[in-house]
Amino acid sequence: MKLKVIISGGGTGGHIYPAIAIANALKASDKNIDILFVGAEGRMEMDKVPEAGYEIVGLPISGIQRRLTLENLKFPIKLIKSLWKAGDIISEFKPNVVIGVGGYASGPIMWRAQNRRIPTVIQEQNGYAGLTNKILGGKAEKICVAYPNMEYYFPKNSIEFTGNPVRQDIIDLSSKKDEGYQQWGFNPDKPVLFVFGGSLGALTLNESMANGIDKLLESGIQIIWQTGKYYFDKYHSQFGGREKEGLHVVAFIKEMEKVYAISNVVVGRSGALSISELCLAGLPTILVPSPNVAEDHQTKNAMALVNEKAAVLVKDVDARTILIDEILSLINNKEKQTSLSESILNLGKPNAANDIAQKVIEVAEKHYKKNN
Ligand SMILES: CC(=O)N[C@H]1[C@@H](OP(=O)(O)OP(=O)(O)OC[C@H]2O[C@@H](n3ccc(=O)[nH]c3=O)[C@H](O)[C@@H]2O)O[C@H](CO)[C@@H](O)[C@@H]1O
Repeated sequence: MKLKVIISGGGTGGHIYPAIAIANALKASDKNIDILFVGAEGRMEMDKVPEAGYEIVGLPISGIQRRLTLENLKFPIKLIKSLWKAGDIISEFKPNVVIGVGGYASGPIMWRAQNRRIPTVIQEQNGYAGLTNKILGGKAEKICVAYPNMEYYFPKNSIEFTGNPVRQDIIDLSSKKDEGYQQWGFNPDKPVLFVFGGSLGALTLNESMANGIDKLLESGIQIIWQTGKYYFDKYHSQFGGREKEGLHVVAFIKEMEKVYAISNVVVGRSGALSISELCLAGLPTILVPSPNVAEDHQTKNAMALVNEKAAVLVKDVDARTILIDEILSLINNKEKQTSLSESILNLGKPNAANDIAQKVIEVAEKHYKKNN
Protein backbone atom coordinates (compact mmCIF):
# COMPACT_ATOMS: atom_id res chain seq x y z
CA MET A 1 0.00 0.00 0.00
CA LYS A 2 1.32 3.44 -0.91
CA LEU A 3 0.50 5.66 2.01
CA LYS A 4 -0.87 9.18 1.43
CA VAL A 5 -0.61 11.59 4.34
CA ILE A 6 -1.81 15.16 4.83
CA ILE A 7 -0.02 17.20 7.49
CA SER A 8 -1.94 20.34 8.42
CA GLY A 9 -1.30 23.42 10.51
CA GLY A 10 1.34 26.07 11.07
CA GLY A 11 1.30 29.77 11.84
CA THR A 12 4.52 29.82 13.86
CA GLY A 13 7.75 27.84 13.97
CA GLY A 14 6.42 26.00 17.01
CA HIS A 15 3.88 24.25 14.80
CA ILE A 16 5.78 24.12 11.49
CA TYR A 17 9.06 22.53 12.60
CA PRO A 18 7.41 19.61 14.39
CA ALA A 19 5.30 19.07 11.25
CA ILE A 20 8.44 18.93 9.11
CA ALA A 21 10.14 16.60 11.61
CA ILE A 22 7.18 14.20 11.36
CA ALA A 23 7.29 14.38 7.54
CA ASN A 24 11.02 13.60 7.53
CA ALA A 25 10.52 10.67 9.90
CA LEU A 26 7.70 9.29 7.71
CA LYS A 27 9.91 9.57 4.62
CA ALA A 28 12.82 7.94 6.46
CA SER A 29 10.62 5.01 7.35
CA ASP A 30 9.23 4.64 3.80
CA LYS A 31 10.41 6.91 0.99
CA ASN A 32 7.33 6.12 -1.11
CA ILE A 33 4.94 7.80 1.31
CA ASP A 34 3.18 10.69 -0.40
CA ILE A 35 2.98 13.80 1.80
CA LEU A 36 0.95 16.96 1.26
CA PHE A 37 1.03 19.90 3.67
CA VAL A 38 -1.98 22.15 4.18
CA GLY A 39 -1.29 25.57 5.70
CA ALA A 40 -2.85 29.02 5.97
CA GLU A 41 -2.37 31.48 3.11
CA GLY A 42 0.20 34.17 3.90
CA ARG A 43 1.59 32.42 6.98
CA MET A 44 5.16 31.30 7.68
CA GLU A 45 4.56 27.68 6.59
CA MET A 46 3.96 28.76 3.00
CA ASP A 47 7.74 29.53 2.79
CA LYS A 48 9.26 27.15 5.32
CA VAL A 49 7.57 23.96 4.09
CA PRO A 50 8.70 24.28 0.43
CA GLU A 51 12.20 25.18 1.72
CA ALA A 52 12.15 21.80 3.48
CA GLY A 53 11.27 20.12 0.19
CA TYR A 54 7.53 19.46 0.60
CA GLU A 55 4.48 20.60 -1.33
CA ILE A 56 1.99 22.83 0.48
CA VAL A 57 -1.51 24.11 -0.32
CA GLY A 58 -2.90 27.17 1.50
CA LEU A 59 -6.39 27.68 2.94
CA PRO A 60 -7.82 31.22 3.14
CA ILE A 61 -8.16 30.92 6.93
CA SER A 62 -7.03 33.25 9.71
CA GLY A 63 -7.50 33.46 13.47
CA ILE A 64 -9.97 35.48 15.48
CA GLN A 65 -8.61 38.53 17.27
CA ARG A 66 -9.59 38.81 20.90
CA ARG A 67 -10.80 42.38 20.18
CA LEU A 68 -13.70 43.41 17.95
CA THR A 69 -12.19 44.17 14.52
CA LEU A 70 -13.29 44.34 10.89
CA GLU A 71 -11.14 41.26 10.23
CA ASN A 72 -13.27 39.28 12.69
CA LEU A 73 -16.37 40.02 10.65
CA LYS A 74 -14.69 38.31 7.69
CA PHE A 75 -13.88 35.23 9.76
CA PRO A 76 -17.09 33.23 9.05
CA ILE A 77 -16.63 33.74 5.30
CA LYS A 78 -12.99 32.65 5.47
CA LEU A 79 -13.98 29.60 7.51
CA ILE A 80 -16.68 28.55 5.05
CA LYS A 81 -14.31 29.02 2.09
CA SER A 82 -11.63 27.03 3.90
CA LEU A 83 -13.97 24.18 4.75
CA TRP A 84 -14.99 24.08 1.10
CA LYS A 85 -11.40 24.05 -0.13
CA ALA A 86 -10.41 21.49 2.52
CA GLY A 87 -13.11 19.18 1.18
CA ASP A 88 -11.76 19.56 -2.36
CA ILE A 89 -8.18 18.87 -1.22
CA ILE A 90 -9.27 15.67 0.51
CA SER A 91 -11.31 14.51 -2.51
CA GLU A 92 -8.39 15.09 -4.81
CA PHE A 93 -5.45 13.84 -2.70
CA LYS A 94 -7.35 10.95 -1.03
CA PRO A 95 -5.26 10.75 2.15
CA ASN A 96 -5.15 7.56 4.26
CA VAL A 97 -4.56 9.68 7.34
CA VAL A 98 -4.56 13.39 8.26
CA ILE A 99 -2.25 14.84 10.92
CA GLY A 100 -3.02 18.12 12.70
CA VAL A 101 -0.16 19.96 14.40
CA GLY A 102 -2.17 23.01 15.51
CA GLY A 103 -2.49 26.45 13.96
CA TYR A 104 -5.32 27.83 11.85
CA ALA A 105 -5.23 25.42 8.92
CA SER A 106 -5.58 22.20 10.90
CA GLY A 107 -9.15 23.03 12.02
CA PRO A 108 -10.97 22.91 8.64
CA ILE A 109 -9.03 20.01 7.13
CA MET A 110 -9.11 17.78 10.22
CA TRP A 111 -12.83 18.53 10.63
CA ARG A 112 -13.51 17.52 7.03
CA ALA A 113 -11.40 14.38 7.35
CA GLN A 114 -13.19 13.30 10.52
CA ASN A 115 -16.59 13.83 8.92
CA ARG A 116 -15.53 11.61 6.04
CA ARG A 117 -14.27 8.97 8.48
CA ILE A 118 -10.64 9.38 7.43
CA PRO A 119 -8.47 8.68 10.50
CA THR A 120 -6.78 11.67 12.11
CA VAL A 121 -3.80 12.10 14.44
CA ILE A 122 -3.20 15.21 16.55
CA GLN A 123 0.23 16.30 17.69
CA GLU A 124 -0.13 18.69 20.62
CA GLN A 125 3.13 20.47 21.45
CA ASN A 126 2.05 22.28 24.61
CA GLY A 127 0.93 21.31 28.08
CA TYR A 128 -2.60 22.56 27.36
CA ALA A 129 -4.98 22.24 24.41
CA GLY A 130 -6.68 25.09 22.56
CA LEU A 131 -10.35 25.02 21.60
CA THR A 132 -9.85 23.55 18.10
CA ASN A 133 -7.78 20.62 19.31
CA LYS A 134 -10.21 19.98 22.16
CA ILE A 135 -13.05 19.70 19.62
CA LEU A 136 -11.02 17.56 17.19
CA GLY A 137 -9.57 15.42 19.98
CA GLY A 138 -12.85 13.60 20.57
CA LYS A 139 -12.74 11.95 17.15
CA ALA A 140 -8.96 11.62 16.65
CA GLU A 141 -7.48 8.12 16.59
CA LYS A 142 -4.30 9.17 18.38
CA ILE A 143 -3.15 12.29 20.18
CA CYS A 144 0.62 12.51 20.55
CA VAL A 145 1.54 14.73 23.48
CA ALA A 146 4.67 16.06 25.16
CA TYR A 147 3.40 16.95 28.63
CA PRO A 148 1.77 14.90 31.41
CA ASN A 149 -1.88 15.22 32.54
CA MET A 150 -3.25 15.79 29.03
CA GLU A 151 -6.25 13.56 29.83
CA TYR A 152 -7.73 16.75 31.22
CA TYR A 153 -8.21 17.85 27.58
CA PHE A 154 -8.33 14.62 25.57
CA PRO A 155 -9.81 11.10 25.83
CA LYS A 156 -7.32 9.08 27.87
CA ASN A 157 -7.30 6.06 25.52
CA SER A 158 -6.17 8.12 22.51
CA ILE A 159 -3.18 9.75 24.24
CA GLU A 160 0.40 8.69 23.41
CA PHE A 161 3.19 10.31 25.44
CA THR A 162 5.77 10.64 22.65
CA GLY A 163 7.37 14.03 23.34
CA ASN A 164 7.64 16.72 20.67
CA PRO A 165 9.15 15.82 17.31
CA VAL A 166 12.41 17.69 16.89
CA ARG A 167 14.44 18.20 13.72
CA GLN A 168 17.05 15.47 13.40
CA ASP A 169 19.84 17.98 12.79
CA ILE A 170 19.62 19.04 16.44
CA ILE A 171 20.73 15.57 17.51
CA ASP A 172 24.54 15.04 17.47
CA LEU A 173 25.64 18.63 17.92
CA SER A 174 29.28 17.98 18.79
CA SER A 175 30.14 17.31 15.14
CA LYS A 176 28.83 20.77 14.22
CA LYS A 177 30.94 22.83 16.62
CA ASP A 178 33.85 23.66 14.28
CA GLU A 179 31.56 24.77 11.51
CA GLY A 180 29.54 26.82 14.00
CA TYR A 181 32.54 28.76 15.36
CA GLN A 182 33.73 29.37 11.82
CA GLN A 183 30.36 30.53 10.53
CA TRP A 184 30.00 33.10 13.33
CA GLY A 185 33.68 34.06 13.44
CA PHE A 186 33.88 33.22 17.16
CA ASN A 187 36.83 32.31 19.36
CA PRO A 188 36.25 28.78 20.79
CA ASP A 189 38.04 29.77 24.02
CA LYS A 190 35.51 32.44 24.93
CA PRO A 191 31.90 31.84 26.05
CA VAL A 192 29.00 32.15 23.61
CA LEU A 193 25.60 33.46 24.67
CA PHE A 194 22.58 32.79 22.47
CA VAL A 195 19.44 34.86 22.99
CA PHE A 196 16.28 34.11 21.03
CA GLY A 197 12.62 34.90 21.45
CA GLY A 198 11.05 31.91 19.70
CA SER A 199 10.35 31.95 15.98
CA LEU A 200 9.12 35.56 15.92
CA GLY A 201 11.39 37.19 18.52
CA ALA A 202 10.32 38.73 21.84
CA LEU A 203 10.15 42.41 22.76
CA THR A 204 11.00 41.80 26.43
CA LEU A 205 14.21 39.96 25.53
CA ASN A 206 15.17 42.62 23.01
CA GLU A 207 14.64 45.46 25.48
CA SER A 208 16.49 43.57 28.21
CA MET A 209 19.46 42.96 25.90
CA ALA A 210 19.51 46.57 24.74
CA ASN A 211 19.84 47.62 28.41
CA GLY A 212 22.94 45.57 29.10
CA ILE A 213 24.71 44.67 25.90
CA ASP A 214 27.90 46.62 26.73
CA LYS A 215 28.16 45.02 30.17
CA LEU A 216 28.03 41.57 28.52
CA LEU A 217 30.57 42.41 25.80
CA GLU A 218 32.95 43.94 28.35
CA SER A 219 32.94 40.58 30.17
CA GLY A 220 34.32 38.91 27.05
CA ILE A 221 31.08 37.17 26.06
CA GLN A 222 30.38 36.49 22.40
CA ILE A 223 26.71 36.99 21.57
CA ILE A 224 24.19 35.85 18.99
CA TRP A 225 21.06 37.94 19.49
CA GLN A 226 18.02 36.90 17.46
CA THR A 227 15.57 39.80 17.49
CA GLY A 228 12.74 38.32 15.37
CA LYS A 229 11.88 39.81 12.01
CA TYR A 230 9.48 42.48 13.31
CA TYR A 231 12.04 43.99 15.69
CA PHE A 232 15.14 43.53 13.56
CA ASP A 233 15.37 46.97 11.89
CA LYS A 234 15.13 48.82 15.18
CA TYR A 235 17.78 46.81 17.04
CA HIS A 236 20.07 46.26 14.09
CA SER A 237 20.22 49.99 13.43
CA GLN A 238 21.26 50.51 17.07
CA PHE A 239 23.57 47.53 17.65
CA GLY A 240 24.43 46.11 14.22
CA GLY A 241 27.95 46.20 12.73
CA ARG A 242 29.70 45.16 15.96
CA GLU A 243 30.70 41.65 14.82
CA LYS A 244 34.40 42.37 15.58
CA GLU A 245 33.43 42.95 19.22
CA GLY A 246 31.65 39.58 19.19
CA LEU A 247 28.05 40.75 18.73
CA HIS A 248 25.76 39.45 16.00
CA VAL A 249 22.26 40.91 15.77
CA VAL A 250 20.09 38.78 13.46
CA ALA A 251 16.41 38.54 12.53
CA PHE A 252 16.09 34.78 12.22
CA ILE A 253 18.45 31.82 12.31
CA LYS A 254 18.20 29.18 9.62
CA GLU A 255 20.73 26.72 10.95
CA MET A 256 19.81 26.53 14.61
CA GLU A 257 21.90 23.39 15.08
CA LYS A 258 25.16 25.29 14.48
CA VAL A 259 24.15 27.91 17.02
CA TYR A 260 23.09 25.39 19.66
CA ALA A 261 26.37 23.53 19.01
CA ILE A 262 28.51 26.47 20.11
CA SER A 263 26.30 28.03 22.81
CA ASN A 264 27.43 27.94 26.44
CA VAL A 265 24.34 29.63 27.81
CA VAL A 266 20.94 30.21 26.16
CA VAL A 267 18.24 32.73 26.99
CA GLY A 268 14.84 32.06 25.46
CA ARG A 269 11.07 32.17 25.65
CA SER A 270 9.52 28.86 26.64
CA GLY A 271 7.68 27.90 23.47
CA ALA A 272 7.17 24.14 23.42
CA LEU A 273 9.58 23.40 20.59
CA SER A 274 12.32 25.68 21.84
CA ILE A 275 12.15 23.70 25.09
CA SER A 276 12.17 20.30 23.38
CA GLU A 277 15.21 21.32 21.34
CA LEU A 278 17.06 22.68 24.37
CA CYS A 279 16.41 19.36 26.16
CA LEU A 280 18.06 17.45 23.33
CA ALA A 281 20.91 19.95 23.07
CA GLY A 282 21.43 19.78 26.86
CA LEU A 283 22.05 23.51 27.13
CA PRO A 284 22.15 25.60 30.33
CA THR A 285 19.15 27.85 29.83
CA ILE A 286 17.42 30.88 31.31
CA LEU A 287 13.72 30.89 30.39
CA VAL A 288 11.59 34.03 30.25
CA PRO A 289 8.04 32.75 29.53
CA SER A 290 5.82 34.96 27.40
CA PRO A 291 2.85 36.23 29.40
CA ASN A 292 0.92 36.92 26.16
CA VAL A 293 -0.07 33.36 25.22
CA ALA A 294 -3.23 31.33 25.84
CA GLU A 295 -3.71 29.98 29.37
CA ASP A 296 -0.22 31.23 30.30
CA HIS A 297 1.06 27.98 28.80
CA GLN A 298 4.66 29.14 28.46
CA THR A 299 4.92 29.41 32.24
CA LYS A 300 3.62 25.82 32.49
CA ASN A 301 6.14 24.71 29.84
CA ALA A 302 8.96 26.43 31.73
CA MET A 303 7.90 25.10 35.15
CA ALA A 304 8.12 21.52 33.89
CA LEU A 305 11.89 22.18 33.60
CA VAL A 306 12.36 24.51 36.55
CA ASN A 307 10.75 21.97 38.91
CA GLU A 308 13.42 19.46 37.83
CA LYS A 309 16.22 22.04 38.33
CA ALA A 310 16.77 21.87 34.59
CA ALA A 311 16.47 25.59 33.80
CA VAL A 312 16.54 29.01 35.46
CA LEU A 313 13.33 31.08 35.40
CA VAL A 314 13.19 34.85 35.02
CA LYS A 315 9.70 36.33 34.93
CA ASP A 316 8.81 38.61 32.04
CA VAL A 317 8.11 41.52 34.41
CA ASP A 318 11.57 41.19 35.98
CA ALA A 319 13.62 40.62 32.84
CA ARG A 320 14.45 44.24 32.06
CA THR A 321 16.02 44.69 35.48
CA ILE A 322 17.61 41.33 36.33
CA LEU A 323 18.20 39.34 33.13
CA ILE A 324 21.68 40.69 32.39
CA ASP A 325 22.92 39.90 35.91
CA GLU A 326 21.36 36.42 35.76
CA ILE A 327 23.23 35.81 32.49
CA LEU A 328 26.54 36.98 33.94
CA SER A 329 26.08 34.88 37.04
CA LEU A 330 25.37 31.72 35.00
CA ILE A 331 28.17 32.35 32.49
CA ASN A 332 30.59 32.62 35.44
CA ASN A 333 29.31 29.51 37.21
CA LYS A 334 30.59 26.39 35.42
CA GLU A 335 29.25 24.06 38.12
CA LYS A 336 25.71 25.37 37.73
CA GLN A 337 26.03 25.08 33.94
CA THR A 338 27.00 21.42 34.29
CA SER A 339 24.16 20.57 36.66
CA LEU A 340 21.56 22.40 34.51
CA SER A 341 22.91 20.66 31.44
CA GLU A 342 22.67 17.19 33.03
CA SER A 343 19.14 17.80 34.29
CA ILE A 344 17.78 19.21 31.03
CA LEU A 345 19.28 16.33 29.01
CA ASN A 346 17.29 13.89 31.19
CA LEU A 347 14.05 15.42 29.96
CA GLY A 348 14.79 15.01 26.23
CA LYS A 349 12.84 12.62 23.99
CA PRO A 350 15.12 12.05 20.99
CA ASN A 351 12.88 9.43 19.34
CA ALA A 352 9.68 11.46 19.33
CA ALA A 353 9.53 12.09 15.56
CA ASN A 354 10.04 8.39 14.74
CA ASP A 355 7.60 7.26 17.41
CA ILE A 356 4.93 9.60 16.05
CA ALA A 357 5.61 8.49 12.45
CA GLN A 358 5.13 4.86 13.53
CA LYS A 359 1.82 5.69 15.24
CA VAL A 360 0.64 7.48 12.07
CA ILE A 361 1.55 4.49 9.89
CA GLU A 362 -0.18 2.09 12.31
CA VAL A 363 -3.36 4.17 12.29
CA ALA A 364 -3.41 4.40 8.49
CA GLU A 365 -2.73 0.67 7.98
CA LYS A 366 -5.34 -0.40 10.52
CA HIS A 367 -7.95 1.76 8.83
CA TYR A 368 -6.94 0.60 5.36
CA LYS A 369 -7.21 -3.09 6.35
CA LYS A 370 -10.61 -2.51 7.91
CA ASN A 371 -11.95 -1.00 4.69
CA ASN A 372 -10.34 -3.21 2.04
C1 LIG B 1 4.14 33.70 20.93
C2 LIG B 1 3.57 32.34 20.67
O1 LIG B 1 2.42 32.19 20.30
N1 LIG B 1 4.39 31.30 20.92
C3 LIG B 1 3.97 29.93 20.72
C4 LIG B 1 4.63 29.37 19.48
O2 LIG B 1 6.00 29.63 19.70
P1 LIG B 1 7.17 29.65 18.62
O3 LIG B 1 6.67 29.64 17.24
O4 LIG B 1 8.12 30.67 19.05
O5 LIG B 1 7.65 28.19 18.84
P2 LIG B 1 8.63 27.39 19.71
O6 LIG B 1 9.36 28.14 20.72
O7 LIG B 1 7.85 26.21 20.17
O8 LIG B 1 9.64 26.89 18.56
C5 LIG B 1 10.39 27.80 17.82
C6 LIG B 1 10.94 27.05 16.66
O9 LIG B 1 11.51 27.99 15.75
C7 LIG B 1 12.86 27.67 15.53
N2 LIG B 1 13.62 28.91 15.33
C8 LIG B 1 13.48 29.92 16.22
C9 LIG B 1 14.20 31.07 16.04
C10 LIG B 1 15.06 31.19 14.92
O10 LIG B 1 15.72 32.20 14.69
N3 LIG B 1 15.16 30.14 14.07
C11 LIG B 1 14.45 29.00 14.24
O11 LIG B 1 14.58 28.07 13.43
C12 LIG B 1 13.30 26.91 16.76
O12 LIG B 1 14.43 26.12 16.47
C13 LIG B 1 12.05 26.10 17.07
O13 LIG B 1 11.98 24.95 16.26
O14 LIG B 1 4.33 27.98 19.32
C14 LIG B 1 4.70 27.14 20.42
C15 LIG B 1 4.31 25.70 20.09
O15 LIG B 1 2.95 25.57 19.89
C16 LIG B 1 4.06 27.64 21.72
O16 LIG B 1 4.51 26.86 22.82
C17 LIG B 1 4.42 29.10 21.92
O17 LIG B 1 3.86 29.61 23.11
